[in-house]
Amino acid sequence: MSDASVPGDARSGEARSGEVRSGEVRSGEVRSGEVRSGEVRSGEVRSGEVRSGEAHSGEARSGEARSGGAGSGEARSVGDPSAPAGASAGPVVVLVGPPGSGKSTVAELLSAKLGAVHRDTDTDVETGAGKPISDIFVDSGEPVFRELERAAIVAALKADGVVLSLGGGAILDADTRADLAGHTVVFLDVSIGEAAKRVGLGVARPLLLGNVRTQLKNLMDARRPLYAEVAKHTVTTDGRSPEEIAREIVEHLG
Ligand SMILES: Nc1ncnc2c1ncn2[C@@H]1O[C@H](COP(=O)(O)OP(=O)(O)OP(=O)(O)O)[C@@H](O)[C@H]1O
Ligand SMILES: O=C(O)C1=C[C@@H](O)[C@@H](O)[C@H](O)C1
Ligand SMILES: [Mg+2]
Repeated sequence: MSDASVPGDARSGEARSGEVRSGEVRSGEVRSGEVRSGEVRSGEVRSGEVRSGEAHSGEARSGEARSGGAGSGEARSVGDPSAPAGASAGPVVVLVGPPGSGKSTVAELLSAKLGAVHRDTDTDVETGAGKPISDIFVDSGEPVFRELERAAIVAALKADGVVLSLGGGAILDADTRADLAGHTVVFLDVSIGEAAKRVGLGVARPLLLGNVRTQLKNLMDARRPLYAEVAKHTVTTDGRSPEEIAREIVEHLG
């Protein structure tokens, strides 16, 4: 698995994203890859519960378990029984798919069915940054968001026994795709028309701003092979309720 401190490269002055360079300050918040609000530094999830690359799998500390949030990685009643004692099996299942495919919604239902904690990397990033993803995009740009997302994924993949939903673009990162190879990944597939209906105007999803259908089409054309590459199972979601979808995933998990 990759070292979660990698995003710190952006502070070396090389600004790998090409957007944030050492010495530049953007909108008063970003200097050389850092979000300067005092809340989060690029590559670190600073909710005070789980820091980048430091998910304490299997450790339960009072008051830290929060559905969908950083720190919710404690083992629950599920996990890989064949794993050696003390070993982390990571998430029970990881959901990937385009925006509007229902990853977060289905993961929440699924976690209830499995008696597991639901963890969502978009939520972890927002908790760490102390602001919505749409604000991170506006204030700091997509490359900074992707670094925060990558760090959140590295941490979440170490969390034992959780049901993990990823952001729609998580699979764009080659290291993330490689890390997912060892996990049970389910691709929630959705048509463009159905996804467009579900996300509405997409105000909370910065990449869908403008013509939502066109953005979704471009995004799905580019990403479909990547979702398929990491997935062990593909589940169609059009015309099906989140409950039906969650049930099918339980069957896949055997
Ligand atoms: N199977 C479904 N049928 C109808 N509506 C659904 C279904 N699944 C989810 N929705 C609705 O679609 C919207 C988007 O769902 P959700 O936020 O779970 O998607 P997501 O895949 O997590 O998106 P993102 O990638 O942006 O995080 C929500 O309003 C949700 O209630
Ligand atoms: O599809 C995407 O690239 C995104 C989807 C959301 O889940 C968020 O992770 C963010 O808005 C980016
Ligand atoms: Mg989601």
